[in-house]
Parts: sequence; C-alpha cells; structure tokens
Amino acid sequence: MSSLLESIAKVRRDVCDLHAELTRYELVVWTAGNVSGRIPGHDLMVIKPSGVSYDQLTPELMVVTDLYGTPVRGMNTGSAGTVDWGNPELSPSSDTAAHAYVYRHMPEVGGVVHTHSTYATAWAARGEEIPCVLTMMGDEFGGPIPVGPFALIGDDSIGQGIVETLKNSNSPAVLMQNHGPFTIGKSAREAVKAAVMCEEVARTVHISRQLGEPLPIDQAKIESLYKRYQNVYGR
Ligand SMILES: O=C(CO)[C@@H](O)[C@H](O)COP(=O)(O)O
Repeated sequence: MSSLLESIAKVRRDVCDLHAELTRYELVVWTAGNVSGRIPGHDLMVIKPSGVSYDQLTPELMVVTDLYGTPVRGMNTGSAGTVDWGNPELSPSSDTAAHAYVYRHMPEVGGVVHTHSTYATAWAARGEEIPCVLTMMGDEFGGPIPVGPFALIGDDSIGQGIVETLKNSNSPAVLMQNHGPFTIGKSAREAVKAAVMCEEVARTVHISRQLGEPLPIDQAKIESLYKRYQNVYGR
C-alpha cells in the first residue's frame, strides 16, 4: 500500500508543478485552466482544486478523485487495513467531470489539460479547425487540430465531445466550440506540452492568415513528419 501512497504523492507533486507551466507560457488567466493526472494502476486521478490561485497551489491541495470525479480520501485495502491519503477541504476543478470521462474512456491517457489560451480559444469561438500548414503541426498533431461540439460544463457532455472528437484523430488537442482547448497525453507533462504547442500553432496560423492563404502540406508529408517526430525525435 505504501506504493499507492507514493504514487499519489508523486502525481500530486507533478500535477501541482505543471500548473506553473500554464502560467509560464501564458496559457491561463486568473484560475481558468487545469491539469490532471491519472494514478497508474488505480481508478483514481489527481486534479487542481477549483478557484485557487496558481501561486497558492501546493501538492497537498491537489484533490484525489475517482474516475467519476468524486473526491476520495482513502481506501479500504482489506488485509492491509484502511489507507488515508487525506484530501483538502476544497472542491475539485469545475472541469473534473470532463477529465474523468476521458480517463474512463481512453485508458492510454495519463494526463488531461484544459486552458482558455487566447489564440486557440479564438479558433474555438469560430468553430474552425486549425489546418495543418506547419511542419510543427505535422510533428505534434499529425493533421489539423479538430473542433469538438458545443457542450455545457458540469456533466459528461464535454468529456463525451472530447473523446468522440479525439478517438479517430492523431491530434492530442481538441478545440471545444465556444469554449477552448482540451489536450491529452500519455502523461500530464505530455498533455501540458500539447497545450503549449496548440497555442503556438494557433497563433502562427492566425498570423499567417492575416498575410494571405497558408500553403497546405500534402497528407503523405504530414504522415511522414508525424511518424518521425513520434518515433525518432528526442530518442
Ligand atoms: O471553463 C471553465 C469555466 O467556463 C473552467 O475551465 C474554469 O474556469 C476552471 O476553473 P477551476 O474550477 O479549474 O478553478
């Protein structure tokens, strides 16, 4: 059971620290954005508390929930007795249901991020996918960044939209219409990277559009870029 406690402590530290990347890359204002991470091997996740400033976040304030978004304080482990990892007296992020739905339906996902980063959200407000016109997009997204349906916050609607949109796409990012980007990754860190890259390409393609029509990249070349970056780059 100490391994579960160690795992929770590690994911709490990682998820807490990764929120600093959201502010470092200016992807969020006030408290409007969140990172979560799955606890490997357990139906549990860790997510930021709702409405707490990024500079006040500590690992202990990160909320542990089940994969339906209900906060969980501890677990009866049978012979090893009850394990209590504690939980803050704070609500998990208002986007918890969306994150939890993704973990339930995409077992390969270890991290989820949501921001309202400016350029990506501007594309989401128009309900327009970001076309794959940059090699960097071929590398990271393997095609366009798709748009997901309009969905209200609070139940499974956003999660369903994310999963339906991403399950047949190479992209780890979806622009939820009129809302903003949600990104996924094998780890919370990879999901944060996708959020950073999503904003960068949203900005560049937007600027390119002001100057004229961006040139398309043909599909075979996009696939080649994606394959190299996913399998060779950085190894
Ligand atoms: O999109 C929204 C609200 O529209 C959310 O992303 C919240 O802004 C997140 O705040 P926390 O509950 O995570 O603090």
